[in-house]
Amino acid sequence: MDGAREFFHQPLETRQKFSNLVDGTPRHKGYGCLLSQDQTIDWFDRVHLAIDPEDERDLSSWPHFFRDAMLEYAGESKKTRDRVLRAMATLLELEEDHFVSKVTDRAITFAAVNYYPPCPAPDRVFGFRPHSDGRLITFLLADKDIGGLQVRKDGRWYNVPTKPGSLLVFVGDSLEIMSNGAFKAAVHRVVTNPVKDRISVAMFFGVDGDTVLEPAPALLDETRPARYRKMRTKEYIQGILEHYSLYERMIETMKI
Ligand SMILES: O=C(O)CCC(=O)C(=O)O
Ligand SMILES: [Fe+2]
Repeated sequence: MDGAREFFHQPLETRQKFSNLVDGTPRHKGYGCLLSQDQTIDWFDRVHLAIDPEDERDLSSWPHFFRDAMLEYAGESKKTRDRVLRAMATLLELEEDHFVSKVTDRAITFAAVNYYPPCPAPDRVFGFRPHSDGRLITFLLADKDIGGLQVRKDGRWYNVPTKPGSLLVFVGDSLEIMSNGAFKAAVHRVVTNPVKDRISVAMFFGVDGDTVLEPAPALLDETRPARYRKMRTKEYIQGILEHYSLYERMIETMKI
């Protein structure tokens, strides 16, 4: 967290040394937001880091302000990911390794280090607009003492309390589909703060791009039909980006 804050307090010139632009085109790696032309901007700044697959991890492009801490955190959090996925499979009476076995060595893990500067018009702009994360699960570390994260339940928004040292786990769209809706992806947003800046670190754990997202066959029978159609992860994630700029959710298009 401290390293992340130090990075975002650097002059733009320093931050841009880690830019996500290659020949002027933003990639899903590096410093800077992915903006399509018709997209309105959320009030935040971010760095994306590709963690897995390992051959796509390019440590030399990671800001040195938090490189070592992030690498250690990524390794530890993957162990926790597997424990959480096993517990979730057990809850559904699936084989314990049902979800973990989908996380192959080509599975995608990436981290986002988010920075929300103080915002002069907090009632007019989101830090991060309402969305659910697309992958299996997300671990979120949020800045201590600074609220702003909210989750939606039954159409109402609730503040997520910030507790030092706590790890927040979000279910993502991929796990909602694979669990046939038994687990629901958490819709969340960040509201801006007029005075304080805020940091968060999100670790997104997914399957690999070629894996077909579909409800686990063991959860289906005549009385419990599939509630989501199938789609390759790659296409699903592309669909999320397109729907996101329109303030829509891709998962709604998957429901049968
Ligand atoms: O900053 C936060 O608390 C949430 C960030 C988030 O939702 C995301 O990176 O997907
Ligand atoms: Fe999110």
